[in-house]
Amino acid sequence: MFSSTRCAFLSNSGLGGCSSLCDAAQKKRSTRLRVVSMTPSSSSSSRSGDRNGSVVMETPLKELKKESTVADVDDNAISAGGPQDVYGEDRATEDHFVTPWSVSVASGYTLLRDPHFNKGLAFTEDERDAHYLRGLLPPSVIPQETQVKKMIQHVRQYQVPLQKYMAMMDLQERNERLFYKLLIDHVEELLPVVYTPTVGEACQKYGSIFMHPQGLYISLKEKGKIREVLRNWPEKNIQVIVVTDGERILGLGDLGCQGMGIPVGKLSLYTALGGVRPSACLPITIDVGTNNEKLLNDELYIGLKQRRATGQEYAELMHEFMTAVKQTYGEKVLIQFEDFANHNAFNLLEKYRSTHLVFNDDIQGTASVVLAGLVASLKLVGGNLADHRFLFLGAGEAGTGIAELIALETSKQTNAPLEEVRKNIWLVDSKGLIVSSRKDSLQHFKKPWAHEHEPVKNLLDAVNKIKPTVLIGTSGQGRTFTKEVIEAMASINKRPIILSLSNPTSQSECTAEEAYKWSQGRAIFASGSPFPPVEYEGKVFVPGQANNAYIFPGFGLGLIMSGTIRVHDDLLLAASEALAAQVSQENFDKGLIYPPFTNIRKISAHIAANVAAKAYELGLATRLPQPKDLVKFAESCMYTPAYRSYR
Ligand SMILES: O=C([O-])CC(=O)C(=O)O
Ligand SMILES: [Mg+2]
Repeated sequence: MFSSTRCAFLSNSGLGGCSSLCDAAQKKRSTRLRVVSMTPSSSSSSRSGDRNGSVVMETPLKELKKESTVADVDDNAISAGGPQDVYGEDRATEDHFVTPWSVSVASGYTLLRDPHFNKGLAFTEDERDAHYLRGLLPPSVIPQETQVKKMIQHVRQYQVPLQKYMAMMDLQERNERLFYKLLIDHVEELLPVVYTPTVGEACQKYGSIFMHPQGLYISLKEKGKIREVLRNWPEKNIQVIVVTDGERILGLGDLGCQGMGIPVGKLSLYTALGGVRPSACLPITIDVGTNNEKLLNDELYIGLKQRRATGQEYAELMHEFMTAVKQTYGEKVLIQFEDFANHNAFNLLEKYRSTHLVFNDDIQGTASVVLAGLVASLKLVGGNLADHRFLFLGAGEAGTGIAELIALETSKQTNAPLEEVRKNIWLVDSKGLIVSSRKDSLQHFKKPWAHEHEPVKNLLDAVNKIKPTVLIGTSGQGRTFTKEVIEAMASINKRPIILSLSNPTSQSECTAEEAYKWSQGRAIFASGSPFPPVEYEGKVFVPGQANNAYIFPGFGLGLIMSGTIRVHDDLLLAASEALAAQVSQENFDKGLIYPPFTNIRKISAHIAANVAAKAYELGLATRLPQPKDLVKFAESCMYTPAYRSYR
């Protein structure tokens, strides 16, 4: 066995203002970062492999003597003082860091093909000399800003959203920093491309557009070997995992293994909107089969061609996964459950919330973002939460999750028992209004909402009977807020609040235009997927986007930067409060109950700070001492995609 060490020479920090606490952490980290094991690593199992598209090199020893090099250390050094240091401090055993293959330096041709380090034409003259790039690039040196201009034109030339999506994925695979710079600089324009709604279509067609494998696939074939699979992932300091089993992708149903687009998309938002460094993010799809007949009969389907495993077989695989994650990455890695079907989503959250740092975005993230919008909307409609009556269409993860968080906040505000305040919240499912006479046949998560009332068969009747001030769609069923339903809301309320949350756009309960038109311009409207502004009777209405993308990136950052070990409901309330506080008078004047995404990094820093502050207050945060200014600290932790200089 032999090894050698190389240094990463990075001069562009792009970050400043770290506290002394960070400096200490930085010193500790930099020692570790300077070491890059060359080859072979711990055992005879050393091999060549594919590392995010670039072949791991078997570098000859004499090559290693060269002084200048770009080593495989990602962003760690530049964001020293950030969350990764928190993570690095409490690693349980060094065993976590043994990789089964050799890690090598990148230079020349390989450097251009490594998305983590590639800068394309932005490599300077000196860098071209030092890193064997002469002749491999045309002579022009073009700065990152100009590359961004070129790329946005490139993406704009495509008319079809899926083509824009593919152009963005292609860029991510080629030049990661340019991808994030582009996404951050044009966030409003590109969010619908890399995320809802286009990501839904991408998942549906994943088999045919699939070019580079992204993320980690864990199928039933890997049962008993999940720790080994995790070790195959090239990055070791993982801080956030987004995992799906693909059974309920957005409102599109069971897309099996092709659901991978969702963890990939969510994690690119963790980086772009929340500043978590890309190498700390791990997208995972658990493949236990699919019940989607179309996919089972599709020769291009990329997943296991069998029907879904359920019961004990499913539970055992998930348990092995949850255990392996904790063993491999320690207990402060955040596991975000995404787009599981109702039956598994609630059970998994319940089972692991006291042993792991877990968060279900569809239940908790959506709840937090909607609560923020409702709190903000009170400025427009007046009253407190307790003065309002809520009616939901859809009683799954999102519906019951939102309902519970509204009840929790109302109960805190009024000191009334939870059971009492729940009575102001009503849910309609596919069988009609949820009422006490249906209690015996209801799934457990619906039971708290079975209030005393005569049976009501449909939404329109429920609106007329319950007379809600707020109507929330979480049904996954498009166009279910009909003209009659919205007109009924408008006849009951001066300013009806209508939230059409199902994704993607095709599943939205109504469009923005319908909401404004059918309420004669009086609705306060927001939707899960974005809608363009609407002109109605000479006035322009700008709909808000009530999407969990406002919450999870900042929420996750807050947990990571404070070393929080469990998610408590009060942390979700803290996130809502911070988001609602970011809505400005100017936004309200336009009828908006969410701030625009253009300021999302600032918003995320405030959410992270409020979440961390609450975690410290509850004794859940382990990073001590608590930083004095948590907003500044959050900002200092954020990844910036500016190119680094290589010496
Ligand atoms: O992905 C989104 O846009 C929101 C979400 O979590 C879902 O609809 O499942
Ligand atoms: Mg989701």
